Amino acid sequence: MSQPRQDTDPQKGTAAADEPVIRLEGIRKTFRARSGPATVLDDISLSVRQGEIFGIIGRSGAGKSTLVRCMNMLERPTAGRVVVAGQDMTALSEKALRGARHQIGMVFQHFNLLSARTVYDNVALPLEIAGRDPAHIRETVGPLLEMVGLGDKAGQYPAQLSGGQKQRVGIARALANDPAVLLCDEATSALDPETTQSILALLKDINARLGLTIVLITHEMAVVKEIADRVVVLDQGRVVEEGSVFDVFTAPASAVARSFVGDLLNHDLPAPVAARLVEAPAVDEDGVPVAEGANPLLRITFTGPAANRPILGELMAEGLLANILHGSIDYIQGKPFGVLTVEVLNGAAAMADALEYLHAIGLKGEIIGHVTADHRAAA
Ligand SMILES: Nc1ncnc2c1ncn2[C@@H]1O[C@H](COP(=O)(O)OP(=O)(O)OP(=O)(O)O)[C@@H](O)[C@H]1O
Repeated sequence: MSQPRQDTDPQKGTAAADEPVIRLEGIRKTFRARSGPATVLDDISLSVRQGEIFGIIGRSGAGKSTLVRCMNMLERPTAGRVVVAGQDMTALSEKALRGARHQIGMVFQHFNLLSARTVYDNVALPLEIAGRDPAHIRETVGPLLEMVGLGDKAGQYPAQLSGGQKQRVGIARALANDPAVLLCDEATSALDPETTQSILALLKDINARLGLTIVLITHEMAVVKEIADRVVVLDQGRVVEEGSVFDVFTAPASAVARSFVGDLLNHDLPAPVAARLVEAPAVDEDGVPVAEGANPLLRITFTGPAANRPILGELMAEGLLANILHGSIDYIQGKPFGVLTVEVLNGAAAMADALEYLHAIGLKGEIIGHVTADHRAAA
């Protein structure tokens, strides 16, 4: 397959360097249902940039599959424009669309391989359909199979392969016509966690090596977190949130995004700590309890440049006496994001100083509740 893309194919659009690979403008899709028209996609606009891995996440029924089918025009939007590699797909005839779809490689959840064809012949199929000559097919299929790690499986049949190997064939097949973008529709949803990791690593490697733009449609935030650069959150046919994966993870703005993130980063208090929670005692103007026998729980959220500081040591040096109750740290797009929950043992003034210190260095500190001072009493 070719490496840096040259748009010499007359079927290909002539996208400017800064033109998004996919641009959706005001996409609406309405189906006629028995109960009346049902709007499944409602005014969706988004841009997928050249070379990025772009995640589209939503719960079941949010409209993801319909959106993918609109991207490759297997489903015609009721309104709006779909522009792929500079070409307005919505303006093309069915015949012209068949050629234009070579710009879009598709990877499916259930692989969709032909069982009577060998691995080699499955990957060759789109090239045969595109009318490529046998020499071109030979020169393309071999290196693609090498790239996906199946160089030794060319003569095998799908039934002889594991799920992960089948998906590697699906990926090689999707790349055969040298597309401008790879659309992966729940590409790892039928795979076990370990195989999912290896397929995601392959996609990331292809993205890095070929600069190929990838769109991932998924209901799994872990997939987005693992390899995507940006993400949109889809709910009931609308985009409810869009941003860098780091921003959406660390500061989700919508309820849907919060629930996805919550599923993944479990910052809930462990049960033994939760059992010590008491009704909020009276607090002063700094939010510090004035009641005897209850200590505040301070939650520190680490993001941004200050996330790498030895913060607990610094707070201790400032006079805080704290007992660590729970903590977790994760890395998203290579950047740390952590949450630490401590019980403050030495009273109001120390607590207020700690909050002020955190604020001054740009870290979030908040009192999230109060616990009985003596946990043996609560046991
Ligand atoms: N051809 C159709 N006719 C009528 N309604 C449809 C059609 N295709 C999809 N829908 C409806 O559109 C909504 C979105 O479906 P879609 O399959 O796009 O969601 P999804 O996010 O991909 O869900 P899942 O992850 O479960 O596949 C659903 O309520 C579905 O019933």
